[in-house]
Amino acid sequence: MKENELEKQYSPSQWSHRMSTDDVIKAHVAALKSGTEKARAIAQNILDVPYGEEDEEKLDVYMPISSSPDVPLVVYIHGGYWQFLSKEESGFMAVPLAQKGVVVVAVDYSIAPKGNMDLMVSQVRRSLVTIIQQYSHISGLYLCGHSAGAHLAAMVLSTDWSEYSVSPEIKGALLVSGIYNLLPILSTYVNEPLKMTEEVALRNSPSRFVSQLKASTSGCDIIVAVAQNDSPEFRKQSEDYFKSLQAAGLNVTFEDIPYTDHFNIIEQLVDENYYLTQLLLKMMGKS
Ligand SMILES: N[C@@H](CC(=O)c1ccccc1NC=O)C(=O)O
Repeated sequence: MKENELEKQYSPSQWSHRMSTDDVIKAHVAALKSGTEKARAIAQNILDVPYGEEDEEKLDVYMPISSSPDVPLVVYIHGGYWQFLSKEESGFMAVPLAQKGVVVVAVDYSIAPKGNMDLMVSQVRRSLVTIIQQYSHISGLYLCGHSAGAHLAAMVLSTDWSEYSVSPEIKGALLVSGIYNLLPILSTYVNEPLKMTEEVALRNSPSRFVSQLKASTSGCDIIVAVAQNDSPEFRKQSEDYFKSLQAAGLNVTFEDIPYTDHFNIIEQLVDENYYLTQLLLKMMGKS
């Protein structure tokens, strides 16, 4: 593919059918931010819980409003090309989930240029260790990630936990519009702040760790979701990853979400009636 075509394929904002490039990003940040503010107003929350020493090694916990003996916990890993957004815009899915008796944890990590790919992957892995140590009474641990966050979630699923003090049992994962092979972005603008070498991209590509994922999380339900109006290259990333998980015999489904683009495919998780919210609730036995 020509250089400029590849740049376009990896520019999600150029593929929205709803708004201009600038407007769709502005609207995205505004939607995530207002959803997070709403979640903070309705759910009891514990903000800035540290999981490490770095400033960004913190997470926000949104507690359920309704109490029940069966309390699943979902960890949300935000997107933004490993260089935008933070946990301050990442609590929105607690709006419907807190009502349904689910704990939502929004994880922060050190985005580029401060952080690099190896650090971000290590951070999200360590955040899970802290979460299961502090919330050992939960009924099930689930992961959800969007875009770059779906990449990080897939890297968490592919962790060799023998190098850690505990081994989290992840029951399910919702991977939304992710990137699972980092090689194609090496030559694009996305890599400017990341400064990945080929070696770094290889060791952080979930597409190369499917057998590790199978060894670590064989019983996990995985949903690979992609937007109808994601770019062809983004759609191919999800299709290829889904196919290799399926070929490895994993419990995986593919969801092509109609009438969505790279941004509103995740924004709508603020709504209880949205298809992906319902799928996530069903996965957690809460629908
Ligand atoms: N250059 C990217 C920017 C981008 O992906 C983005 C920017 C701000 C917040 C989130 C983003 N992406 C996905 O979560 C684009 O074309 O959309």
